[in-house]
Amino acid sequence: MHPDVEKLLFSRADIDNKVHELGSIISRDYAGQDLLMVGILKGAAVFMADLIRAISIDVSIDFMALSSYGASSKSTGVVRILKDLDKSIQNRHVLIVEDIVDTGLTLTYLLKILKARNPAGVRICTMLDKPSRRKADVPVDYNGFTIPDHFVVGYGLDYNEKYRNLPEIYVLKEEIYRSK
Ligand SMILES: O=P(O)(O)OC[C@H]1O[C@H](OP(=O)(O)OP(=O)(O)O)[C@H](O)[C@@H]1O
Ligand SMILES: Nc1nc2[nH]cnc2c(=O)[nH]1
Repeated sequence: MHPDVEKLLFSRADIDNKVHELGSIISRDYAGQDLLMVGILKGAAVFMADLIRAISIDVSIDFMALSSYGASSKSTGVVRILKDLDKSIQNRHVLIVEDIVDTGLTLTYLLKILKARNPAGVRICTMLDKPSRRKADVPVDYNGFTIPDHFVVGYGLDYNEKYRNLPEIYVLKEEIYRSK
């Protein structure tokens, strides 16, 4: 285990099983539809790469990169689009892919932006859901695991851009993020 982590939360096998379960459900739900999966950089990149390979129907992919906007953004959830979608989503079925939903502010804002572009529908798929810290009620359609209020890293999730490469999901030692 990495010396900065407290404990293992989800192993490779836990993650693989869950990704395949989600992939089957999504493939069934979107059968016969024009599905566009949108990964939110950078955290969701690893989950996205696994999830699309667990999807058995035709699917297109794109990515967005968002950045918190100014000092007040932590409470308002206002985000700036650093990288937008390549094409119009009008009349398409959009599935947003996230690594974690925490306060829900980021997704609430993003949902508003994407719905204004007149897609056929927008749903949310997240690997992790941390409902205890929710500030905005965001509709999570597909969830991998619900977790308690711990700071987790690995499988794409970072702390100060570190630990994204860890293949499993861990709780970070408190002393690591308290010391900064
Ligand atoms: O529900 P919220 O409280 O809004 O938090 C969730 C957001 O925070 C994380 O992204 P982050 O801004 O850390 O960027 P990253 O994906 O590049 O690590 C995560 O990927 C979500 O996008
Ligand atoms: N890496 C990481 N990012 C988050 N953003 C919101 N909660 C978390 C978390 O537990 N870990």
